[in-house]
Amino acid sequence: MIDVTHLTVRFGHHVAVDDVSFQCRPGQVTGFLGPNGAGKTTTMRVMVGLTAPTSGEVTVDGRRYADLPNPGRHVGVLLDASAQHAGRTAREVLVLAARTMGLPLSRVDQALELVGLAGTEARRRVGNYSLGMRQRLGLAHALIGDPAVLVLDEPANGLDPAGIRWMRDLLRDYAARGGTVLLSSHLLHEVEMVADEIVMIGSGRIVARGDRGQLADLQSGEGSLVDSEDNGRLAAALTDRGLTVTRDATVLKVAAPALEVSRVAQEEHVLLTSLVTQRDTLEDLFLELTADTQRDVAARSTHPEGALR
Ligand SMILES: Nc1ncnc2c1ncn2[C@@H]1O[C@H](COP(=O)(O)OP(=O)(O)OP(=O)(O)O)[C@@H](O)[C@H]1O
Repeated sequence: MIDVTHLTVRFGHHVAVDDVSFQCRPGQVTGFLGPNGAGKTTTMRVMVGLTAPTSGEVTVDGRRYADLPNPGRHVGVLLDASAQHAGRTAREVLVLAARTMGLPLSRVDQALELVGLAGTEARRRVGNYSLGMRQRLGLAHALIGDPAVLVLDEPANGLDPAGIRWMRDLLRDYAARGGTVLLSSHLLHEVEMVADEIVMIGSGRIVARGDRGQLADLQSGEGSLVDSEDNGRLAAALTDRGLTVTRDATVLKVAAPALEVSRVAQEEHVLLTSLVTQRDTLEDLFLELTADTQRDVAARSTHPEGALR
């Protein structure tokens, strides 16, 4: 179990993590989702004792990381896959880890096998590895001590689609056997596919959290896509009734349920040619909740359309 309690991290005047609290439970994969610069890595660095909190704390199974005896046996960490010494082979990296943790060398081969780096791959220098291979090695390094908790920062970066699926299955299996997994990503899809719980962070603050069902309840609602024999008249009638209408290609997008749209069309004697319910996706919610922290929104307002061309 990971407990993050009122965690705040300031760098000078910049608040990177602002009063963040959440838990990661055993048997679950918790997805830590946020746009670039949201504070995910900083939070994870505090978890493993690499960054000091300004206030608040993080504990793993009730203890701070620094107070864990032989922490690699409790918490497997993958923060930066490229941080390994480029001149060492994968095998050497894992042998060193095994020696440091007091593990039998048989664990090295098991870990290499587990991440698909056994055989000649394991004898190549890490400097010649692709990013995906480094991520695999990072995962082997995190898993070698057979920890009950995994803290993984963007572990899918650089993996090919088959590798992403492999990692997803590995993490699901690990959680199913009672492990606790915290996995960060800036990609909603990646988190959605694997996480039981999602913690969304933007500008250092938690903006939403819950399982998929709970997040679905937060989604702001239902809209409709409608097409008719006279979209101009229908749009005017809908707007007159206070509904928000936008044109989406040839159809109208209305912020109201289909039944309401259909009633207005009937009152106006406009024949509908199609009417489809459109629910907000989790992605809409994510973008909405982190809108003021999305760099692309900021970039668009600084550089109005066309200014960059
Ligand atoms: N050592 C540091 N000194 C100053 N500012 C820092 C430091 N580390 C992180 N920051 C700032 O804190 C904020 C959060 O950064 P962090 O790396 O935690 O974000 P992130 O959510 O992991 O982003 P990404 O998805 O881009 O990795 C950013 O504005 C970053 O520039």
